[in-house]
Amino acid sequence: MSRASWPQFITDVFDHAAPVGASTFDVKNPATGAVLGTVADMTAADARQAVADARGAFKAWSQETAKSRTAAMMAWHDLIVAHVDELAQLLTLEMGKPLMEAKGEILHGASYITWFAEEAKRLYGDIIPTNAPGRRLMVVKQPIGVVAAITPWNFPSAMIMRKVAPAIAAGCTVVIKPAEDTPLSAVALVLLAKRAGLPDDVIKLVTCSQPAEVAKALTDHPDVRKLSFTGSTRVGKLLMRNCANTVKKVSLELGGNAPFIVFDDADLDQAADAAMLAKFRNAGQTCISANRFLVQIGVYEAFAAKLEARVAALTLGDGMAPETTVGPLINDGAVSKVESLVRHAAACGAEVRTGGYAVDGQGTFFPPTILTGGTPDLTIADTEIFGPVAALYRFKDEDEAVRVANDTPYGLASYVFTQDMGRIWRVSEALEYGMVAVNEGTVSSEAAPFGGVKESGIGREGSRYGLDEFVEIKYIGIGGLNR
Ligand SMILES: O=CCCCC(=O)O
Repeated sequence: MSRASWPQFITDVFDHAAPVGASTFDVKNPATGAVLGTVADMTAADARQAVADARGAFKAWSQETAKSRTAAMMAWHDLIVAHVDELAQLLTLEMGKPLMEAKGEILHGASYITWFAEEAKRLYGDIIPTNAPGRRLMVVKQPIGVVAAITPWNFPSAMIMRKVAPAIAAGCTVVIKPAEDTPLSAVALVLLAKRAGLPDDVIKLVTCSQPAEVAKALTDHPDVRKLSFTGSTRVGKLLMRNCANTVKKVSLELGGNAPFIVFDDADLDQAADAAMLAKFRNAGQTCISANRFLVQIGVYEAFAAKLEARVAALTLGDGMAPETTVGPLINDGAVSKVESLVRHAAACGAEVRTGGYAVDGQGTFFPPTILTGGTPDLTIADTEIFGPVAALYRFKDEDEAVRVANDTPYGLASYVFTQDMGRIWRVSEALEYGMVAVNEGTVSSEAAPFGGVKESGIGREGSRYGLDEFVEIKYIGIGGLNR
């Protein structure tokens, strides 16, 4: 799409992204390497100013009635849905995923806004049965204050909505720092919030090319009372350490190493269809992507063949092309990392059934790949691949599957395929993961608590549990009522 033919809304986003006189940095299209446009390159000082502005807006916003916050959020939601096509184009242009997936991401993100707009009205407290005569014990839930939302490039739109919606529903104000690869989706969402009539400074945006400096300013700031971060475990640990200085509440959605376990009694077509979603959605660049396919010996070859047939039907290409089902990876570094994992696995004896090596030429393309014959001690089995590579491993029995699946410091999503109800319960309960998908290929929904255990994170997003992340519980005890 040439710049001249962009819809008016996309032109508006570019105008807002780089105000006249601002220092800027370039945003590139990973499918072509071309510069899409420029965005304001904000600094630590800008981040501190954004926090001050959000702090200034907090009192009025937190004192709005839930009904009025709900109405403002619904107006934002409706504008997002009205602009879904342009938002999806922008997302695909800056991030690379196929247009249909981008559209799905926008609508998925918007579902968190309606969910939390509705939940805002149900942020109930409690009356606790008294423990002494003449005394009453009450609990109220209060918004925590200014929230820093640090969001990733792989879901540049949905992760903003998933964090901002519960925060503002609870009465918090938010400073967003989007990933430097994908700031345009953030600019677009904040522009729509303004057009929807959300009060100034309730949502602030700090786009920047130096994420460490800005993230430090946000996590150092005493007026930021909560950090909500989605990204790598390495960065999550750094941010958590920094938050310790001012004892902030943190929600961390970090890395994963999802096992995808296929038992002998599974419906193999169902498992193979789900595998396509769990592995190849977003070119495998998802924290819940299946990372290790553990397949029981008796169905190993049959499952591999079904997967191979489905992979053969995928089309790698520019996400803007209607036939594309797998887009580019985010940048050159991602391609090198994925390729070196595959080369190492092949050198250790794994068979590359299809794909395997980076595509020469323009863009950052890596083909859908299947590896068989590997063992769980390979580097690729304990590294989050973040690319379209399905590595299959054999197991003998249920105990072995659970042991291998849990043999990782991560614990985000896991997938289990079996028809046996007893096994569904046993394995689901034994897996050390925050989420278990049984006989399906995704876990993400506004109605369900998304999050991990172990080094995959702390806290939950979505569902009624997601709202609790943005409130403080205050206990009020009233005594002397019998005098
Ligand atoms: O990569 C992690 C972001 C969450 C993606 C999802 O909700 O499916």
